[in-house]
Amino acid sequence: MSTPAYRRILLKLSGEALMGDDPYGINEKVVERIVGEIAEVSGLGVQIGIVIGGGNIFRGIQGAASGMDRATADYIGMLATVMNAMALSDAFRRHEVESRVLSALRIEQVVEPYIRARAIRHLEEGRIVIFAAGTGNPFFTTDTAAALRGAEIGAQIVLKATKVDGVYTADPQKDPTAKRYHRISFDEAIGRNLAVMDATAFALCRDIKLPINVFSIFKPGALRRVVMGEDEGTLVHS
Ligand SMILES: Nc1ncnc2c1ncn2[C@@H]1O[C@H](COP(=O)(O)OP(=O)(O)O)[C@@H](O)[C@H]1O
Ligand SMILES: O=c1ccn([C@@H]2O[C@H](COP(=O)(O)OP(=O)(O)O)[C@@H](O)[C@H]2O)c(=O)[nH]1
Repeated sequence: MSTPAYRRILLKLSGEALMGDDPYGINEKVVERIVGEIAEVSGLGVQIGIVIGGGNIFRGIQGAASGMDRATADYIGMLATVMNAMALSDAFRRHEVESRVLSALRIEQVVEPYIRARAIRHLEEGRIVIFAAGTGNPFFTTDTAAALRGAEIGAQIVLKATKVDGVYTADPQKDPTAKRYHRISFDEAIGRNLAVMDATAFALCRDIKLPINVFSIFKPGALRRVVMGEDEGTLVHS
């Protein structure tokens, strides 16, 4: 039997992935399916850290656009990721998979605070670690949190699970003629301003030579294929 290509991964799940076709919030059926796929990969012995977004509930930039103070709006966005993290962790519990939520913002009655050594310990024990509240700082995104936590836990790759099945020459949701890259270097992705991931996240991953694989969370089996080192989505490399 073939073995996974990675021992430890950082999976970035966009908040919108949890919403499915709903206009807002958390769709239980979609969460069930995603959790089932992650549990399967965990069962292969892969250590999994997850950074969860919050865009299905609140985005700081939208709050700021309607007149809210940007930093305040971003803290609301970070709290939205905590809600998603708790929903995800509970779905893992229903699958009898152990997980822990570690939050970059301290809300200790609700979830554990993020402590790097503790995160690594949980991973070594085979628990899935869900990193909540992004980086804990306004003006950042959960993509950057994924790059940061990926680096901190020594992940071999960041897997960005999103609505599109890779990095395209332009936003495929706006330009139907856009073509998908099979592989692309960080320099090219940054130079061409490809907005699939924010520039801060790309730059951090480039500097520390942490590759990213962008793939569709809506394609059943895609996560497992990426983890097995099969050709899936787009690899962004140094
Ligand atoms: N060059 C590109 N290649 C692929 N996707 C892109 C590109 N430019 C913009 N996008 C958009 O980036 C989104 C992926 O980022 P994600 O963080 O999951 O979404 P959001 O930023 O809306 O939360 C895709 O849904 C896609 O529409
Ligand atoms: O380090 C961080 C991570 C997130 N956010 C806020 O949390 C919101 C939700 O995160 P994001 O938009 O990255 O979620 P996703 O697009 O993955 O659903 C963002 O809009 C920001 O307002 C933040 O301020 N700092």
